[in-house]
Amino acid sequence: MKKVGLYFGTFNPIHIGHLAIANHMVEFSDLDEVWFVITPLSPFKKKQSLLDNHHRYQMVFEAVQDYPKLKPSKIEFNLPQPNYTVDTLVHLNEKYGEEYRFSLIMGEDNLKSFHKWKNYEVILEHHDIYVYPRIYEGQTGDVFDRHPKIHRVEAPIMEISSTFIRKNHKLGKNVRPLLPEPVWKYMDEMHFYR
Ligand SMILES: Nc1ncnc2c1ncn2[C@@H]1O[C@H](COP(=O)(O)OP(=O)(O)OP(=O)(O)O)[C@@H](O)[C@H]1O
Ligand SMILES: O=C(O)c1ccc[n+]([C@@H]2O[C@H](COP(=O)([O-])O)[C@@H](O)[C@H]2O)c1
Repeated sequence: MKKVGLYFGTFNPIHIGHLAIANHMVEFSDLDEVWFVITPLSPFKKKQSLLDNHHRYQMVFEAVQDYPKLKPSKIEFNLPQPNYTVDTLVHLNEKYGEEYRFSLIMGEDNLKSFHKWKNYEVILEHHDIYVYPRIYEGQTGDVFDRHPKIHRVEAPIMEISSTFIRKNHKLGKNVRPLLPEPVWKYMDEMHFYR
């Protein structure tokens, strides 16, 4: 059975930090593939300046086209919003459970608030979590530090954010090196975040 790491996010837009993490996971852990799950609406986020699902999907699609082990996923597009990860995992298991074993990929910062996710205990009961380092305030709880289902992967730290890209692109700053080239082209041609 293939091991798939699910990388959930709004990807508004996908940037080189996301791509470097996903690629690192697939090259340096036992995961066979990483799927970018484009979330229509994250439970903890506002819809403000959020591009349409299909545009965010298209940018992920273009970013990973030369990376055979990285795939975009629209699985959440037809699920109720906001999108709770536990519900998406049930859906994925029903659809692909015979073929793939699903794990989650998340940064240390997200692990810190993981206990606030809907039914996080259920997620941990059925899935492994691959955690990469991130700069953040505070500490993760001890429970998660030694949890047998939580695996740490020493991926590089890339402190770039989509918010920074959107904001500075709007101000006319050059943010091109922070985006995979086809994403930059698409974003520029479509006049996104202006
Ligand atoms: N530079 C980065 N390095 C590692 N992980 C990141 C980085 N930027 C975002 N992430 C993580 O990747 C996942 C997907 O990112 P998402 O698009 O939802 O957030 P974001 O880049 O922080 O966007 P925004 O700035 O719009 O809130 C999230 O779990 C987020 O914490
Ligand atoms: O299921 C939940 O309760 C839940 C709460 C917060 C975040 N998530 C997932 O984690 C992803 C990244 O979260 P965020 O807030 O860093 O964008 C988001 O796109 C969701 O898929 C999921």
